[in-house]
Amino acid sequence: MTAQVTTAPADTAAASPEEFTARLRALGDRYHDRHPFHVAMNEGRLDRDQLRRWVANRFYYQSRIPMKDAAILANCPEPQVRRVWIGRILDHDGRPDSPGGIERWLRLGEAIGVPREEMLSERHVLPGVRYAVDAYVDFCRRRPWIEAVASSLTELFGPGAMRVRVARMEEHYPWISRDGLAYFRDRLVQAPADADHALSLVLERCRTAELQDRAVAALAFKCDLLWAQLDAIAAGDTRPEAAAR
Ligand SMILES: O=C(O)c1cc(C(=O)O)c2c(n1)C(=O)C(=O)c1cc(C(=O)O)[nH]c1-2
Repeated sequence: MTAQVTTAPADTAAASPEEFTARLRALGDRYHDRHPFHVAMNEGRLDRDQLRRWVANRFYYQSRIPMKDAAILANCPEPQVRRVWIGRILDHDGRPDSPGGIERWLRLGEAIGVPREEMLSERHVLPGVRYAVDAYVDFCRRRPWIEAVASSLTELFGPGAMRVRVARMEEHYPWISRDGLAYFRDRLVQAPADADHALSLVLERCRTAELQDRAVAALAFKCDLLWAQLDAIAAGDTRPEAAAR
């Protein structure tokens, strides 16, 4: 879990696209599907309170994704990149004829037993989750847009993890309605297309060793953030009752 990301000296040769892609993909070892909380989820070892805590806290992540994508748009001066990237915001916020990922996550929450008002109120959001997610939005606001694009490449690993999650949830938590799991079925279509686009941008724009190192560092940062988010969810609310209110 402690892979170091070092920056190449200025005269270091850039890696080939294949080598660079392999470096990015190697970070899959640090992806949050290996977190003990996700392992327990997939093995059917979580109780309803733990699942409710997960879904209410992950809603905070989902709710901030369009804001980080808007930050990427705001920092990107290229219309042809923005024209494609803007679709991500609509995938989450919805279109006139389709509800979008945020609404689908609210339905997943309801299927797991968290009323939508509770998710929208953010009152179950743990401090560690808020810090981790806000750090992602902040990173995408402050860093060059191509580094922010690289940080989205956890989506290279997402579909594999989601496919397992949906199958295990249907198996171990049959009380969650199939409709509730629609969120993941949609992401299984959207995420690979998003990851392909992001990867082609990163390969095309990061053509020096230094830029490639920065892209790898951005993806490592994102893996750590997803891990920290789950650490916080796994620990639950450690505050004395009065402080948690
Ligand atoms: O449930 C998951 O494991 C998971 C992981 C990730 C990810 O790898 O960041 C995303 C999502 N879900 C997701 O639903 C989603 O919309 C999403 C957008 C992004 C991103 O960084 O742009 N990651 C993810």
